[in-house]
Amino acid sequence: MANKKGKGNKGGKSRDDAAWARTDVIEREHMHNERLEKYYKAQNVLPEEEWDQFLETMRNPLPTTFRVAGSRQAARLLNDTIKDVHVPHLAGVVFEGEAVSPPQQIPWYPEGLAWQFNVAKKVLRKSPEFKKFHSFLVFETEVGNVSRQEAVSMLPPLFLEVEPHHRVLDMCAAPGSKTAQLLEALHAHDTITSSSIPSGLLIANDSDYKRTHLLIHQSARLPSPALMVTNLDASIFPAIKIPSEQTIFPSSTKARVAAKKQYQLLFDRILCDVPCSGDGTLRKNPGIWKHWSPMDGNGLHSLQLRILQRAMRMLKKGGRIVYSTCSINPVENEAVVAAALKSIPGFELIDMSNHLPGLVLRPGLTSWKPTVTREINTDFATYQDYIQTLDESQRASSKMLESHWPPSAAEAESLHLSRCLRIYPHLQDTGGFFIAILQKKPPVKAPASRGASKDPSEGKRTADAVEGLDRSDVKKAKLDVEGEAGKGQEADAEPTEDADEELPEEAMEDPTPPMEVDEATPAATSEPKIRFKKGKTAEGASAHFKENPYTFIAPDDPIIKACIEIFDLSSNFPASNLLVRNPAGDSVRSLYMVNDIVKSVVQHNDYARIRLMTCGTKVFGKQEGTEAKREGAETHFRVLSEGLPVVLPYIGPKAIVQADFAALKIFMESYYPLTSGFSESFQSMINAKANGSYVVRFQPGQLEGATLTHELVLPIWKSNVSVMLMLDKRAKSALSMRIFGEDITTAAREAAARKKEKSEATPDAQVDTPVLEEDTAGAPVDETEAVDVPETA
Ligand SMILES: C[S@@+](CC[C@H](N)C(=O)[O-])C[C@H]1O[C@@H](n2cnc3c(N)ncnc32)[C@H](O)[C@@H]1O
Repeated sequence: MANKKGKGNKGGKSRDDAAWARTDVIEREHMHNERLEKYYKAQNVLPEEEWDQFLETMRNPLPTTFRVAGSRQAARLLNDTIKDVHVPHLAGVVFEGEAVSPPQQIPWYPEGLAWQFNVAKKVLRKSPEFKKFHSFLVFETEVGNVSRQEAVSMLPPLFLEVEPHHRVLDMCAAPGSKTAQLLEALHAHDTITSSSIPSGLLIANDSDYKRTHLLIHQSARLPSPALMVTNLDASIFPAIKIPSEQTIFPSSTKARVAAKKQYQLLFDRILCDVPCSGDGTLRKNPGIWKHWSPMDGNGLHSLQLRILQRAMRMLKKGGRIVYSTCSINPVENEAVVAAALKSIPGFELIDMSNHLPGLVLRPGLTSWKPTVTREINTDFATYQDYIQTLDESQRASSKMLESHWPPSAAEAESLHLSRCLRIYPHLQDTGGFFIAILQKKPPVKAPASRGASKDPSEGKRTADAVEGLDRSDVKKAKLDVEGEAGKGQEADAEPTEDADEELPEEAMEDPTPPMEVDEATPAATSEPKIRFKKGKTAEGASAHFKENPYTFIAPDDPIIKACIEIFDLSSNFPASNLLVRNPAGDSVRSLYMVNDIVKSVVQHNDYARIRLMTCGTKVFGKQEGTEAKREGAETHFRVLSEGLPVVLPYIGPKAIVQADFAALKIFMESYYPLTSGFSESFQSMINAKANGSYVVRFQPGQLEGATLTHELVLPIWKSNVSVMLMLDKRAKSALSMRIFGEDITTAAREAAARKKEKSEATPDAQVDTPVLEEDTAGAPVDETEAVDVPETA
């Protein structure tokens, strides 16, 4: 998040400054906090000899860090541009007599896709080389190719190792910088021009309604049919229902009854990047020096624990949870992990300390001393010692829980708490951070004989797992059917190792949030214990959810048929995975596409119960411009630029036009270029087509010193005498900057003219420059959506 301007920030600093370099809210000499120092000294977080360096680093501004985002192939290409064009250009820059270092790759980030640099804001504003690099980054950030993100915040998704088939839950996801990384991992098989449709799923959730919009905006940068965004309290995240994938007909002689049961979707990977006191972000948010209190961490501990426990209940066997905070307080970190592991068996911390070579880490703490007061009283060695000092009447209302205290040394050892990972600011010039990687123990390999297993059900589950999911699913469903007829088979209906969990009856009638969790029983049951707020019913609670529902439209719906016709879509186009956002499925403006698992979730879960904010990606939009009407094109849909990579593999030759690099330049330089301005071959191709939406494949080439290194595929709209690139103007500018090294678009020329006019009229006025904000960049504006078909030029 960008820093807020504080009182110390005496007038006149532009947002640009704030975005790129720390805007101090307090002077350096005030960067002290006795309580903080006393508390952390008592925790022994660091050896004595590192203490001063640690505090000193905390007072220094953070270097600027960013990550090249997007699908792997596209990211590599952009990264090469940074490495081979920008960095050499920035090497050797001298500003006011001092050498300025160019950006450097962060050593531990895979494929060198993350960068850091440390330059004063006036260098960014005044050095021509850095100014140009800055503009490049601003544009690329706006279109989602670059993510300005703290280095340590990039870590949790790397430890999750998400693969395209994984079912992933990001429990506390907003504003979404880590969600973007998880999405990229799901889309690891995308190519430069087309998106894969991963078989996996990512549910990105946040309990803060407003922040879910930031999340939606952020994740729109990598549109995905595998994404769902929900707005739920993670500590009581409801069971997501999915049907069994098999339909069993138990006997050919009996009536053919489908044995379809509901299962709870279990996840392969869960990120718990929980709300925390954030003292690891002191370098970015120096205001924390003034306000830090240990009671923040003490107060958050219980929520953090409940969120982690809920995640553990929703994880598949062999699955992985990353629990992370940007706090260095053990009460928010190791204490939470220890309590969670003690409360729910079958999990272990895994040692991934060597996962990212080059990353300097410290092991987790095995002991700590919670303070029971704001003024740091760490005298109580155990919870019992503390609670006995309180009157009986005060005990029940005490905010301190047993889990604030460390386990015994032997327990800490057996829980392997030292496998947690700690990052301190002075180790590699970053923020402070904490990560724990928990695994639900994988299925045990089948023993030679079942008799060897102590737990009778364990041997059975193992055998199922070894024989494979399909087989075990079939068996389970079959047993369910027999159970209905013959009873007494409950034990055999145990969920299999790898399968989703069959839902108990209560979960089928799952109540709807908002709900309160009974804190006294954090993990005793498989579902959190819930009670409704006074006077609220499940229906009442859902009624507060005002988003539109999603409705699938039949593959033979006239709109879908029209799209199939216009875009020459191949027979394997997943037409049954298209949906619209309204209850009746009519008055369609946009068609969204989801993958199979998202479709299944949407179809089997009430959208208000799971507070579904958005899902899938928009692929087609209705063209509603005046010219479209004049041309009788009101039934026309156009392919949207964000959805194009998803539908491109299905688009047939009838809807595709080939063009060269020179044509791209013409499209860039004008809003509505006349068809007659293009090469003869392009003219003859486009003139032979009816007015409407097409896709252009621009071939690589060279032109006046600029190079198009790879094929580029973009949507256009053909009118009577002109053609238009259907790209919003920021995306167009970013593309121009990347390919031509400057912004040659009409919008840029017009903006430059306006700026000149303004500065001539009021020579002393400060002119706004574009801003690169961290994580929460920009307001959600979909300009492509707003584009009307132009009047013919
Ligand atoms: C540390 S931030 C998450 C940052 C995010 N993972 C990212 O990388 O951009 C914690 C988030 O948790 C959310 N939050 C707080 N309480 C929550 C709860 N009970 N359930 C879900 N989200 C919660 C906050 O709104 C906040 O967005």
